[in-house]
Amino acid sequence: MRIDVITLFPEFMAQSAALGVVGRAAERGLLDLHGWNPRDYAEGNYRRVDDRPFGGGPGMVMLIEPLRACLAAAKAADPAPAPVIYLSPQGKPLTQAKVRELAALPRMILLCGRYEGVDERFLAAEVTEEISIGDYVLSGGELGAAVIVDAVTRLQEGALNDAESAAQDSFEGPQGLLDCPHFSQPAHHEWGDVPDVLRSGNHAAIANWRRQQSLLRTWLRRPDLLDESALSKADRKLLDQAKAEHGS
Ligand SMILES: NC(=O)c1ccc(NCc2ccccc2)nc1
Repeated sequence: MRIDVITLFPEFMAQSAALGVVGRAAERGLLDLHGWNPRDYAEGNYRRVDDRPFGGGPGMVMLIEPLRACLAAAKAADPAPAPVIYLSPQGKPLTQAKVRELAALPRMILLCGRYEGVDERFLAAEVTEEISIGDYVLSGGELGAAVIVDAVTRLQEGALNDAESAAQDSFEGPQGLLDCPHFSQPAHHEWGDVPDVLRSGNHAAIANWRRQQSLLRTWLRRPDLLDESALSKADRKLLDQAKAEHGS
């Protein structure tokens, strides 16, 4: 997958994509990441990329023309069509379902705003969709872009080996349940023992226990993610049993 990021801080994006799973995926050619700096496309002595907002008020607004030229250069660099995604607090909240949708694309262009944002006329003319990574304000869209780069890259075929499989992630699968608890060595510790079922070697019982824990944890922590009416009979039975044992 090719990802072009329009940002005043391309070095930030390069660093955030150099490590771990994303760095390895880039080395394997699963991710082709390019940074584009609007300042390189700004005219005049001062190469302005921002200016004061009409109507007054604090802060600055990113100007249309440097972004327009920068985006044109990014688009011209590869024939593959790509949505232009703007990271902003006004965007649609990012979900794993959206991540899966984006991960299936051949290419996308991420636009990172700074200051108070971007001239609305550029957004109206060039932006396909706005995405928010959460209900809070950051100094720039770059962290949101890094989140999207990470989330979609780890879903690329071959990015994760079996030990890191994304299949059991939280929010995976049609119900989007939270992940179950995980344990490793030692089996016995002053902070508690590993549940016996996980050491039983009974893979059906282990899968059952993990499913039940995911259902219970989702019900307790994120009931908004759980549509109990859409649960299978087996899942409903597991959840009812877990609720009873949970003494609630
Ligand atoms: N919650 C988010 O995803 C997010 C994205 C960007 C951002 N800051 C840059 C910016 C500020 C105002 C308008 C447009 C972009 N803060 C938070």
